[in-house]
Amino acid sequence: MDLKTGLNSPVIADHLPTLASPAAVMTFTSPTSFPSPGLCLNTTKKIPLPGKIDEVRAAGWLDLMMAASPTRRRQIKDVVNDTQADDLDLQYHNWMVDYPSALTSFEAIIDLAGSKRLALFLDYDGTLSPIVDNPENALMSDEMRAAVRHVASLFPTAIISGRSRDKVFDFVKLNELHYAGSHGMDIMGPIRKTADSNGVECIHSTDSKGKEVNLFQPASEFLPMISEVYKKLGESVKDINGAKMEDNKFCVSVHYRNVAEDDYKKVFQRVTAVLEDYPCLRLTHGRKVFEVRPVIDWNKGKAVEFLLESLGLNESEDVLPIYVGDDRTDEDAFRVLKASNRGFGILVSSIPKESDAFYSLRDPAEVMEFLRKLAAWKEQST
Ligand SMILES: O=P(O)(O)OC[C@H]1O[C@H](O[C@H]2O[C@H](CO)[C@@H](O)[C@H](O)[C@H]2O)[C@H](O)[C@@H](O)[C@@H]1O
Repeated sequence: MDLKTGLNSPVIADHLPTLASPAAVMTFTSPTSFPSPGLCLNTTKKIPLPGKIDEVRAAGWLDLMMAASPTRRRQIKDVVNDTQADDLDLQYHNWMVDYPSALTSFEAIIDLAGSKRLALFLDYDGTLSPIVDNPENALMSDEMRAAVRHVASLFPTAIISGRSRDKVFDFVKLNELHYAGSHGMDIMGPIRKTADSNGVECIHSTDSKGKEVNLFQPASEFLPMISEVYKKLGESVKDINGAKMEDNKFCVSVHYRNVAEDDYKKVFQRVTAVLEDYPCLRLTHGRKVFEVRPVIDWNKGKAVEFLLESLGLNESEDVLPIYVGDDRTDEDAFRVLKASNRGFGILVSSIPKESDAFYSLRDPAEVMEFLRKLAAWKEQST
């Protein structure tokens, strides 16, 4: 069933997802099928050289760079007049017909949940913390931490971030959750026999509390290459004012949020020039950030499937997974839930965006309200 078919009102319960059997959900790829870095180095696939860059393709990237992560609604209002602001409001409200607010649709969501067990998957930046200029300052508020702790005490909850797992844990500081860093390429989850017997290689380890856990790192072979490319990229953009590197362990971020627009093209050219020598790595684009990562068949969607399996929630039709995220990489997770017709995504956005999510929330403040409502509903219904 197309979840959007016929949807014309933010609050009509008839248009909620119909959930199918979860049997087909668990299809994550074993790491044994991933290309090894050595194999990739022998391929002939090349990213165009700077100077020889296909102008159309470069222009496409530049458009993306300009459009990425428009500033928050309040800031938009600072630079447009009242009529334009009204137009933006109208566009947003029209868009919400297709992506109803998870707050105004809350009753419909809990009707759908019924007696099912909820499983929550949360992105970090732009979802649990507001987007800020300096990535080091993307702190989570104490109120948000309390809301996340509360839901995590009631539902299995995981954070799936593009950041390194350690860094996202440093921000969140909650032991009650499961963490997947580097866009799902670094997962710390509970020990599950089935995960091992499915041929997925996990390392047994202990968490900061000494509890036994499984570490799943499908891109571990790429670590030397990632650290090499991190240094090269750092060298290549060091003279560009405002460009900032971030080491996310199995991926690298090149931030351009604080770069002058006139220099965007330079950032793009420098990054693609370095990547020309690394056909095993691919470039994706987030909110004013380039993300460089291994070409392996793994993403946040696969991480959701993996965690559902690890948490023992995959075999049950009685589970409703909800994924909340704001960025392009979260779309992989939205798509997995949509395709399995099992749960749904909630897109966090204050501007209209095409998405595979089913619902929307405007910003992290609304995410917090949603989490609080979920916790209150669960407590009062048990
Ligand atoms: O999957 P996520 O947890 O959303 O991580 C994606 C990227 O998030 C961070 O960058 C974004 O947030 C920064 C802080 O608000 C902001 O300065 C930056 O412009 C955004 O792109 C993180 O710093 C990146 O490494 C992640 O790839």
